[in-house]
Amino acid sequence: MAANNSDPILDEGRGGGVKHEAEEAGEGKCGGGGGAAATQAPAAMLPRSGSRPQLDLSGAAIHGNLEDRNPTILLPNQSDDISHLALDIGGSLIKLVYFSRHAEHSSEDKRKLSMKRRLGMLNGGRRSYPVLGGRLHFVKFETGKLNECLDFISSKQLHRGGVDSPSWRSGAQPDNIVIKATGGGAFKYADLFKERLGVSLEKEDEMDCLVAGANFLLKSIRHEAFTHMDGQKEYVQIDQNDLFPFLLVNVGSGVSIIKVDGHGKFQRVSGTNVGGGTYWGLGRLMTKCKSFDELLELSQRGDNSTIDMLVGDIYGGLDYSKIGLSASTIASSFGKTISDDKELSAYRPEDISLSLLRMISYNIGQISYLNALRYGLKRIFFGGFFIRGHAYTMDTISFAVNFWSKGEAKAMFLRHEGFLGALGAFMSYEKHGLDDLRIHHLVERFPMGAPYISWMEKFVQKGTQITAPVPVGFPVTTGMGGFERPTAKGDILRSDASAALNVGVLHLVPTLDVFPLLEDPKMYEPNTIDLDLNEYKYWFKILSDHLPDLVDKAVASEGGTDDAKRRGDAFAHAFSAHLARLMEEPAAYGKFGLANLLELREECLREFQFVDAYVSIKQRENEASLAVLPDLLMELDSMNEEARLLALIEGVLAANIFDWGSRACIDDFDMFKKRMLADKKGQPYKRALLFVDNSGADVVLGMIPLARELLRNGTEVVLVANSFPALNDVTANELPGIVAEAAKHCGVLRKAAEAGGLIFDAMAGIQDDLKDEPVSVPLMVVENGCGSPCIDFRQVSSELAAAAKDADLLILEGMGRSLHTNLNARFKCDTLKLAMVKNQRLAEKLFNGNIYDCICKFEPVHLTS
Ligand SMILES: Nc1ncnc2c1ncn2[C@@H]1O[C@H](COP(=O)(O)OP(=O)(O)OP(=O)(O)O)[C@@H](O)[C@H]1O
Ligand SMILES: CC(C)(CO)[C@@H](O)C(=O)NCCC(=O)O
Ligand SMILES: [Mn+2]
Repeated sequence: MAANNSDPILDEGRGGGVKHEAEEAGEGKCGGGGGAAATQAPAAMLPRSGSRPQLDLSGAAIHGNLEDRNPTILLPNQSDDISHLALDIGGSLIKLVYFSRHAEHSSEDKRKLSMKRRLGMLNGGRRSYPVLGGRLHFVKFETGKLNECLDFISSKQLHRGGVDSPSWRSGAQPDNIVIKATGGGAFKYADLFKERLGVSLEKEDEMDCLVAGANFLLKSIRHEAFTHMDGQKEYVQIDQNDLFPFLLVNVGSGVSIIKVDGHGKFQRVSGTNVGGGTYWGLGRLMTKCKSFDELLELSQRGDNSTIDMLVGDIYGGLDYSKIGLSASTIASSFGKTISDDKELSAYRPEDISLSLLRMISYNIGQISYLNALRYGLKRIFFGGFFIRGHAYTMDTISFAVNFWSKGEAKAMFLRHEGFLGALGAFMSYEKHGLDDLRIHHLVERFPMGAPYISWMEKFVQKGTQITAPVPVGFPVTTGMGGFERPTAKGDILRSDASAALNVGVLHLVPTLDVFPLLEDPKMYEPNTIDLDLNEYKYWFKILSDHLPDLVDKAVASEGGTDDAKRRGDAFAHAFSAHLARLMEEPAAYGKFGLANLLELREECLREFQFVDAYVSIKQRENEASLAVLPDLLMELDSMNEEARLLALIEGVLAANIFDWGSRACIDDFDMFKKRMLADKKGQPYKRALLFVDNSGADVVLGMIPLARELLRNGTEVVLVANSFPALNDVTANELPGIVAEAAKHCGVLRKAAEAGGLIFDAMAGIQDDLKDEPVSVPLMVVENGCGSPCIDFRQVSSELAAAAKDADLLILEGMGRSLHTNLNARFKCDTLKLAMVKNQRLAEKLFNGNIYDCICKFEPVHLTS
């Protein structure tokens, strides 16, 4: 039986039911060869229809080199060969935004070229994308430590990045480099930059930059803005057509208040000199704190009632209810200190810090509200590093805005809070095409590796040790009314290292597109289940439990060298740190679903240069499955059409979902059969997109035979596979080889693969007897643009988007793509979702079912609308 062989993470690795568990034992000792027999394990556990050939993989051995990997995949995170840099040098902090272009992706191999030609994507060789693919990084330094910043720039040669890139900085000579800079320091330190780095700073207006940065973020980043009330963070979906006008309040050292009416249309309507510099400056003088974070952290243990004069202090414990003031309302910040005859040293630094923080935050909230009122604005976005993602600060500002506006105005915060100006300066480079970027061109990732690690290694001397943002306790939220007299001081303050994790690296991928067959892209949500804290706990455990095994595999895949071990260690640290961070605050990285979580892990692996942790396992499974394919095809061909279709679907699901006890949670097989067989005569599907999942039995004995059946019916088939490795998922680069092998056993596949450009001359002459067969419909392979076990249809490869245009059938296979994501997704054409639920919890949650139940969900288009 063709097993929908298990995914080592998405499946519950229990009771020997999952191959990779069993496989582990054999792997290290016998070089990975002997363990493959375990692939049979899930099938053995399952009731099965005896009609399918059994997988006997016991004789399978690895051919080729363990080290072999697909040469055409280049990491998206590899070399930084072109950089671009912009600065915002403020009174307190220097903010850097820099761009690194990765080396050209996988070379245009034959498959890709032929696919592009077929899909009409080669428009005379002209570049169809105005924007270069690459990554945007965000880094900050204290202005007082300008030298560190200069070292960083020079160590990464960020200022020279343009030399290799004529399109980005035409004619720039090394001694004539111009870097965009904003903030007061662009004026103050221009000479120093010239002296130390030989670059000229081109000054951009600070307010222009703040507005450009805010507009860009609100337009292009999906989960950028959020509200923060009573300790609750909620992301706000911004309607692009209803963004302006708004009030932008940038809380840096000082505060600028700007009314924004459109792109480049704004007015600085007010400001206040009581800002972040005031809190840090006064706080430092009064508490002897050595850093801003130390001061902020102190506030969390403070009690401001020892410092602030409350209404009750004045009114003998009574409310002044006539004007709506309760006894616990602060009547006068720091007012209590006048009545005591005490020295500064008699007050607790904790209390001082909290009073100060509250006073300044509240004041900023109140002034902002008054300005919003002045112009009739309902939305106020707060940026600047004073906010620092700190719960108490945000709650206090929100409280002030909410209280004074009686709920009319809303305070919102930005994840890239302090980087507005620097981003704006970055955007001011002409002709870089950033304006053309759409939301689906940007993928945010949260690495802890380069450049972060290398930066730490170089300058902080921490070696490979990563400061993990491990939570130190449970978050305490600020309760309603807490502002009158705060009892809880807000969230745990995270180390700067982990706070830096809040903002990921923005990958600019101009080749991504929205999948054109999504019924309603605006309403589409890939994740089936919201990750609340309970879900996080569950996944945290699964992913943590699996981590040592994954690290072993990853290290082995790189030859087990010392370097690989070091990287494996670093990967484990980094990924654990991310998990801990998310456990502490599930919304830390924006709205984060399981798809994002799994992607994060893959991205972490790539960040530490693990190209493909499962490469040898995948090869082994493919070879073993290909060995039994001929028998399977023969058996299938001996069946009648109806039995064959059933066997094929069963093969994909790896279970007899109809009469062997394993229940079908959703069973639309009959409907699908009717469409395929009864309705077929008049109208077979024109083109089917088959989204494949795992290597081995899954693709070889499940999806390829199904593809073959469709081809036979005259349906063009496009196999859609991952662009980058993720666990044991088959990739688009591996598929043509697998199809070519399978085609050796089958004329239908061979003709179709030839027609689809998957098989070239190398295969010619193997089966001359096919010459007389009619020209086949093509079998093609496209990459999906992802490197994750799940798929987000808002961001797929342009190749897939092009292939989708003529498709009238989608088949999504496997847990990641059809259960964890897209179970509820609606498409503009008939869709078949096939998956075995290899996770008890999910089976219960989604279907009230059991582990190893199956779904066969057919959604014909006329029924879905
Ligand atoms: N690590 C830090 N060191 C110093 N200040 C910090 C730090 N983290 C947060 N802050 C706070 O952020 C403020 C600076 O914010 P931001 O970088 O947005 O302003 P700036 O650009 O330096 O100032 P301005 O725009 O007024 O010139 C500081 O005054 C302080 O309140
Ligand atoms: C002077 C700037 C613009 C420098 O970033 C900022 O610190 C600020 O807006 N300060 C407040 C000045 C005022 O409007 O009173
Ligand atoms: Mn600033």
